[in-house]
Amino acid sequence: EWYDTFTGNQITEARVAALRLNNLIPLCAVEVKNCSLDEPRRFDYSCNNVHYPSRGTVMTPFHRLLPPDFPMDGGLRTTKAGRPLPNARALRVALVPDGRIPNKQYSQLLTNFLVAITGDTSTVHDTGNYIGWTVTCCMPGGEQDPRCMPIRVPDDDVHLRRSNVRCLNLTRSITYQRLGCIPDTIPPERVSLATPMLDLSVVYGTEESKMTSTRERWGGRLTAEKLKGKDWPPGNGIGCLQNNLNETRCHNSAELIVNSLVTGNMAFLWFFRQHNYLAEKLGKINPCWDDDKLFAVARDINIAIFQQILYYDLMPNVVDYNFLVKNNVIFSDHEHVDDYDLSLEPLVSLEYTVMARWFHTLQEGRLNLYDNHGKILRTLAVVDMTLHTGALPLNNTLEGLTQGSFRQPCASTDKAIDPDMGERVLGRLQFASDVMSSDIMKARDNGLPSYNKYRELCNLPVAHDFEDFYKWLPKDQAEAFQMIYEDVEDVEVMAGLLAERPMGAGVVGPTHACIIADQMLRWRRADRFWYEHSAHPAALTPEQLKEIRKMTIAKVLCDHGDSVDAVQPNAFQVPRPGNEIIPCSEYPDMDMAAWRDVSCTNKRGK
Ligand code: HEM
Repeated sequence: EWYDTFTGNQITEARVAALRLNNLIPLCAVEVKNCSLDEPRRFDYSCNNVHYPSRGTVMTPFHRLLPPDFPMDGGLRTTKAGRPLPNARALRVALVPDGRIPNKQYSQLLTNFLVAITGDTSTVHDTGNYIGWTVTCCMPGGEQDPRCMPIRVPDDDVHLRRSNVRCLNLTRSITYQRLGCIPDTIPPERVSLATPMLDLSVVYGTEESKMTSTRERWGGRLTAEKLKGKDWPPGNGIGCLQNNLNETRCHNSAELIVNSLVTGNMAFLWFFRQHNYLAEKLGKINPCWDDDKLFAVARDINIAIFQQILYYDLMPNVVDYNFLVKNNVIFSDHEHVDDYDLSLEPLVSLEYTVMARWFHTLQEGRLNLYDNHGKILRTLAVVDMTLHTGALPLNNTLEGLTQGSFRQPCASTDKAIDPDMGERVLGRLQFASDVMSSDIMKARDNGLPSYNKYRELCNLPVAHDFEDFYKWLPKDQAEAFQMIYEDVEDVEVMAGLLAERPMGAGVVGPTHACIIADQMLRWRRADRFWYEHSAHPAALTPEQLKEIRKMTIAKVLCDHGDSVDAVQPNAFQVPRPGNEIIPCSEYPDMDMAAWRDVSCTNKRGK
């Protein structure tokens, strides 16, 4: 049976034949196998949610929390009066000027793991588009090209006025309409190439065939090479465009996205290694298990640890803990959480993905490399490390960056963006590039409605006039809105997020917290195989769940980080009194006996 990727409706053989003729499979249509509730795990993503068999596959649409706000002509959102919204670069510089202010509380690791979520649930093809394929957006005629939305740099730009840069490259998102899957009468809907659930698809791939290609085929392992005693994926991958001549390594893993941002690259390596570590331990206690069984269970445990760390270790630093508990996103006890909802589609909201770009304000541009005693050895620019995996194994770079990830603060939320992120985020790949101006533009490109509309959705007070903003936003931000926008309904959601004060003990404000909590609920409730659910064939037993709950990012760093012998318990926060660096020997191991298969002992005994 064939289904339309965007609508999820079943389609006829004739339509399939027409799509096949135009090479539009699997972009527009997916073939769905019969799934059963007895399916023990999620190798085939389309079996994640049997209720929506066509969704949850590689080519998944995003879902929207609010209907899109687009003009009829397919252009970008306009003001209430029908005029273009303010210039994105001018808006960015007014709201978030370039600046370097270290965060007092959070470490780089916080940003590394937020990137890891993005890598797992989103794709970078839209950026690849203007770097690699549609490179003419800043050339004459570019502005009129429907594939383009270049950002004009005002002549009085505070940073670029002395340069001759007057345009920053940017393309519009690739949509199902552009691919020819759905008619233009439906508002543009962006394509994603990632699996939507938190399933470590960066380690295991987005399709079963990719996963199969990464397996070593013995001991349940992923194919690995040993470097300085640690596992690495094969180093003959492609696309590490910023590698220098002597730097040849590029991960050849299931998804080449792992080579992109260095911060995500490190998180990928730790979970890649953890798979083989788990497979080996399982093999020792269950010698009768074959390669397939070892692989499947190691993968389940690895994903469970990833989900546990994101929900209970990372997110309470990002979103106020009390808010998360109050909204049943996380729980203060440690039982199974049985809230799988068959009627929820396993999808990521477009709002979550676009708003996750707000975290760019937290990104520190200078990565300090430390030794194990906390001495800074040297510094690298994060933007020069993108697609630059070859540098990691040389000159103790990975060791130094790993130490830096938990010792160095990330950037402060104090309304500034690191100059490298704001002026040359794509390193050598573009002459000038400003990630936050792109973030503002992409929210327009994806038709996100106004800040007010999202406040309403989140049951927060809405602004009836500009005076209202002074009640919830810092005075200078409310003033900036009044100067920049004509009407309160024109104020964009990205601008609102940039202006909001953090809520409670988290880093994000109330609107952002609401969008993240909504997505976290969907990630759990729409995922049949979620580690806390007890009603699927490969569910964790209470004893196994107890072991998973012991895991923290500190323990993962100790086990799989390069040269880590000590780390603070909350590694998402910088070391300080009450969160001192302690030896790795103080972190308990998971007791793998919880996975002992008595049938192996019986077989041996016979
Ligand atoms: C704080 C950690 C970070 C988070 C949470 C984050 C998150 C995101 C998200 C969610 C997107 C949009 C993905 C999509 O639409 O599918 C994005 C885009 C992007 N990010 Fe980040 N990112 C982070 C750090 C970085 C760093 C360190 C760099 C560069 C060194 C970077 C460069 C970019 C670029 C160039 C884009 C695409 C811009 C565009 O073409 O529109 N990000 N990021």
